[in-house]
Amino acid sequence: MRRWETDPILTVDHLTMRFGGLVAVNNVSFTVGRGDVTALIGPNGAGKTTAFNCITGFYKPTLGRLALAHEAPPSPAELQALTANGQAGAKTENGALYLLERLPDHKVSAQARVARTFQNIRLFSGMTVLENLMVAQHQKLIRSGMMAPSALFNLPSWRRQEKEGVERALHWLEKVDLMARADDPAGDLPYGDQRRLEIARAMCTEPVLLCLDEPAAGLNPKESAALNTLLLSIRADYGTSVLLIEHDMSVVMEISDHVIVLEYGSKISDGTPAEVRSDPAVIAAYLGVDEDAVEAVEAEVGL
Ligand SMILES: Nc1ncnc2c1ncn2[C@@H]1O[C@H](COP(=O)(O)OP(=O)(O)OP(=O)(O)O)[C@@H](O)[C@H]1O
Repeated sequence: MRRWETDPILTVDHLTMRFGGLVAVNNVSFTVGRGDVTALIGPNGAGKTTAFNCITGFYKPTLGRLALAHEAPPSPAELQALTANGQAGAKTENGALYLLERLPDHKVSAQARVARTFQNIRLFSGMTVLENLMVAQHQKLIRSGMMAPSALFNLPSWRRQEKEGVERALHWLEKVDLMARADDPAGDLPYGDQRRLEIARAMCTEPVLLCLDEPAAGLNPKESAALNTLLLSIRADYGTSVLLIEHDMSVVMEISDHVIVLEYGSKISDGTPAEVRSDPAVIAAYLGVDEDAVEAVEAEVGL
């Protein structure tokens, strides 16, 4: 089932990002299936992080549309109407629809509910593991108006939200197997544990789309296997859509439903892991040889 064709949560159209004269992402279009694990791969400098930064609101794209549909895809007419009216979001027949390129980055996370982790870990290292998960939820409280001065006087409601926040944090601590370290400073955790804590922190904000920038980087094989299990559980148990940049092909091929390949800022392949793995353009990009040469060798060996 190709959910990215039948039920996309994110539709990227003609995404282009220029830095001065350099075109880091060049007219790239793809979709992310609802509930899928989607991997964005490609050689160094291919434009993966730049595309990611556009989706998560860190960069405003030079050109392109990034449509995120919370419940189900909008009709073409609804998408067209939102594009034309200049607003950043709308309620459609099928639920909330956002154009991410029009939202400031804090609204991409708080309203559109797109969460991310970074290539370099960005935890509050002096805070405890549990505190890191609580801080992450403040944005959620802001979204619900619970940080407004008037709400602070509405103690029962405030206490209920606070209690739910603690319960959610404990739930994720359990999920990432860090309950025993709840009161330790996050900076004291081994690297692999910090990576899982970052994912737990992102999940505490209850995202519809979780974006992970090289989650397996620097992990040993055991930690990498634990990460795969965690990501598969996020997909199966919470239905959260996951978009990840990853260089580790064992992670990509094992857990992805859909793989998109970039090279020199352009999309060169898009399909299931099996389709992408056998695509001559991808083999050429990774081996650094010309596509015709790969096809010739494949013909010779009968592939
Ligand atoms: N802020 C920036 N200003 C100028 N050029 C940039 C900026 N960010 C990225 N680039 C350039 O854009 C191109 C794409 O970079 P990007 O980091 O998106 O690639 P990548 O596929 O994520 O690479 P890697 O796998 O090495 O992280 C590179 O040539 C990079 O030097």
